[in-house]
Amino acid sequence: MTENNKPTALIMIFGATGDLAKRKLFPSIYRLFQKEKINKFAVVGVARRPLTNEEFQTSVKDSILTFGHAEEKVDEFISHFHYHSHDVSSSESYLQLKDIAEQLDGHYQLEGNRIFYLAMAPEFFGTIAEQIKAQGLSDTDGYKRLVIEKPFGHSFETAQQLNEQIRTAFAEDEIYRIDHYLGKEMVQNIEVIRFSNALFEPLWNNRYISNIQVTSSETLGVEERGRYYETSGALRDMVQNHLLQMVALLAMEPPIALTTEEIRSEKVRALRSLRPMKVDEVNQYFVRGQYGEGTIDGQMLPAYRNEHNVNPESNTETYVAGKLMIDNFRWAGVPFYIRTGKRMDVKSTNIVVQFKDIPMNLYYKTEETLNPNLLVINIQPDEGITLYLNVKKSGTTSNTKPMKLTVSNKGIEHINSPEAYEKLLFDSMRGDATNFTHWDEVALSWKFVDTISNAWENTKDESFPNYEAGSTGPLASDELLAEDGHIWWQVKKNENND
Ligand SMILES: NC(=O)C1=CN([C@@H]2O[C@H](COP(=O)(O)OP(=O)(O)OC[C@H]3O[C@@H](n4cnc5c(N)ncnc54)[C@H](OP(=O)(O)O)[C@@H]3O)[C@@H](O)[C@H]2O)C=CC1
Ligand SMILES: O=C1O[C@H](COP(=O)(O)O)[C@@H](O)[C@H](O)[C@H]1O
Repeated sequence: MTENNKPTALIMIFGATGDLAKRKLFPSIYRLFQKEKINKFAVVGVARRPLTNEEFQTSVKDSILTFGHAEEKVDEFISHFHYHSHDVSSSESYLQLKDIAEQLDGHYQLEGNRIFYLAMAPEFFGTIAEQIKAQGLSDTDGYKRLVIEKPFGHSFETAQQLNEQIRTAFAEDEIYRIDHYLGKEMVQNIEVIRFSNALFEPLWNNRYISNIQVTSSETLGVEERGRYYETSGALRDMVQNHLLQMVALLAMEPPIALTTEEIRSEKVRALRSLRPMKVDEVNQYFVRGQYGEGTIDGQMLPAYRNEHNVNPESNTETYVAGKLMIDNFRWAGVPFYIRTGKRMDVKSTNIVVQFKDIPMNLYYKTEETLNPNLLVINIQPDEGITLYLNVKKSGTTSNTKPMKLTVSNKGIEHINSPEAYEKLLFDSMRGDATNFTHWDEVALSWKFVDTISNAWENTKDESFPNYEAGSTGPLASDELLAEDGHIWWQVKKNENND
């Protein structure tokens, strides 16, 4: 940190001409600059194509104009950007990069602080980390941190190999594994909702909670990422990381302090309590789906098997629903249902906590529905919480009606929350690793997911495609909950506003 408490850093982005850099990283760094959270910084963009500094700066400006909200000082901002054409497998090129880093370090007074951001295909991650060390780029007086994108491996075994490679160059506390869901405002709010409200904290256990549902549905298909997605599927793409991270935050015990180590160790304990499955038990707990053709917003869309770079007989799942049991004292008997899918009817990420019915409800009438109390945490696109209660219908009867208490971030602050990447980049510059995943979490998540992928990769699902684009997913997903007497609660668009 500098005297004025603003972090300083030289940020080296490997993959600086790619999609992620343009859509997320440049606009996020710009917002940090615009909000005056950083002023002493420089960025070196690294990729193979030959570009001059000026051409690179123009592309950064374009990306801010296209994906961000450029307001002021854009030209001053882009003057901090430099480019180095570099093939990550060429050792010599790292020596040139080292010279550039040293020059920029002196020019911008960056105190030797370096962030190496790997925004490239994962097969390069290990090599880059090793070369950074071997060519002396990480020999610096300041801090050195490796920010690494997903996917972190393809299985426990490959993740472990990758981890060993990067650990030759960086210590665990220098590695920032990105899970952008952990940068989302309402995901960060889970702990606050749980641990700062007398209303919820005492009820957060199997005595009062019936089940918890975590949904992340997208209307997008696989877009241009067919090649990657074919090897990943929804299980590796979304469940192994984002969904299990949300489950860990919902299930963990209260940490003894809000420090990175204490929170992580509670998340790890929650992940360790996940009931393991045998391969032949997977279908009792998990269902998979693949979208066929269908319509969203009046537009006819192709089936997954007809997408670009997808095998016409693909067995890859674009939808997963599952029941997780957490075998510990707090959660014994409470299912955590998770689901995620592409080409669904709505874009929505939310958590529904369904409370148990009270033992005897005086207002229960067979001809009327008395809803359970629900706490809905809306993560996106709306941000906020909604509590579903039952109240008296106006008039002389004692009949009830459901009522919603809603708190919406937009409503309160009149602004959109900072983008996840903006927060995570800032955290990495400040050295706060709380919202990044520790190796122990990654390892446990992969071990859990590997059993499912082993079961699925060995058996072709003959029902594929089993849901239409623009629908709520396969029937089997509803049946999974129906077996337990539950239903998926559908969170409507604009839940907070109606
Ligand atoms: N895009 C997204 O929304 C998301 C991406 N991610 C992850 O971020 C990472 C990057 O994804 P994305 O930006 O989409 O990928 P892209 O394919 O768009 O970009 C890849 C980048 O790597 C560079 N590159 C490729 N080969 C080499 C090489 N041998 N040496 C140097 N540079 C090279 C490319 O530039 P050039 O061709 O000039 O060399 C380009 O800048 C991946 O790990 C992905 O999983 C994670 C979440 C979301
Ligand atoms: O990591 C990923 O996340 C996105 C969904 O992110 P969101 O912030 O829009 O919910 C998903 O589309 C992508 O396939 C996956 O790699």
